[in-house]
Amino acid sequence: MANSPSMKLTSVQELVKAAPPLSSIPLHFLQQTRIALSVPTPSSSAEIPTVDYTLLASPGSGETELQKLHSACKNWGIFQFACILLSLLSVFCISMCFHYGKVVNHGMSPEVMEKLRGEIEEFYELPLEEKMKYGGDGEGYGGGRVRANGIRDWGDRLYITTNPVHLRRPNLLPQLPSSLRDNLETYIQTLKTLASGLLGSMEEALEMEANEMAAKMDDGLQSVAIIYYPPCPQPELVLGFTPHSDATCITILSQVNGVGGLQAKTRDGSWVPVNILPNALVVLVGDILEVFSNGLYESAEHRVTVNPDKERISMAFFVNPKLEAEIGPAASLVMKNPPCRFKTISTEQYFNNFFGRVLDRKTNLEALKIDN
Ligand SMILES: O=C(O)CCC(=O)C(=O)O
Ligand SMILES: [Fe+2]
Repeated sequence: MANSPSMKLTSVQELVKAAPPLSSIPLHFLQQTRIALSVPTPSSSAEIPTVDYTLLASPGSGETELQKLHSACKNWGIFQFACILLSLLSVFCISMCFHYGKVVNHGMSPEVMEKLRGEIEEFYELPLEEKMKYGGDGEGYGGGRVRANGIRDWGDRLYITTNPVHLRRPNLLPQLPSSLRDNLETYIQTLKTLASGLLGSMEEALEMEANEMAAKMDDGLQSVAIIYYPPCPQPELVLGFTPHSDATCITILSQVNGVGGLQAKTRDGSWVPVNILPNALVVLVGDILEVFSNGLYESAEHRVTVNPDKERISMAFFVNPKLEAEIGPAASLVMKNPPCRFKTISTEQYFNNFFGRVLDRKTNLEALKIDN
């Protein structure tokens, strides 16, 4: 059968491009319930919070913004990381057909972002044989990943380990078209610095002992996923990305071509759209940070819906501890606020376990929980 979940499907994009056009959605993409594409938001409080990085970094107003960061991580596990004033300005300027140069200054130049966007689009336009040069089961290029109940995601991705440098695969980053590779490298290095500052703020907000988390994260495992969600004629029947929390410490996400689709689950169990401000990054608390914080911060469950007409491209930067570090609740937090809620495990063992499981909601954390 052409659509068995056990069969390798290398690219959803190819499936959509094939002639004649799809007359129905292949069976193994079909979700068990219809997906609400535009979720009504009951009130403005259902919008995910925004943390202003300029304020977070400024000595005068840092305290209030630190509290905002703390409550966003506690109550949502997901927030937008933006300069609110500049984002509003950019909306205004775009609507006035006016080019506003340096819109957001999280260290990521809009020029690099714009070039990356073009280069990523070009990458996905390459013939399948070209993309397959980067093909691989875990790392590299591939699509239609099988999730819980054998249901496939409606999306392709290029997944690359970027740090530590000796773990980089010679057939991936070094072999990418040079302009894509160079801009991606700039992007990765900028986010690396941003992540380390943000983790420092989180450590402060959690009132952890200084460096307790940073020491584990220094030169840690990092990777990037560039994800392509093709349009789908019946988007309410499929998901671009199955509901899950990230196995990471934190994830920093950008919506490369401005097309929406990311939804986050609120603590009361409803899905809300993540309406990403222009040039904002989205930060997700991952499962490892939930463990480090002894459950004070909770990883956010999220999913991606697809669009009937437009492709969506996003880029996720995954930030993790180093392989030699142990993942477990910070001793300083357990001491102040017992009991200890999670077991301690090596990072290596944690990821071996994670990659041996099917990604499914927040099940990754179950094995680490201690029943008190
Ligand atoms: O495409 C997105 O917006 C989300 C991707 C995601 O959740 C992931 O890569 O873990
Ligand atoms: Fe995710």
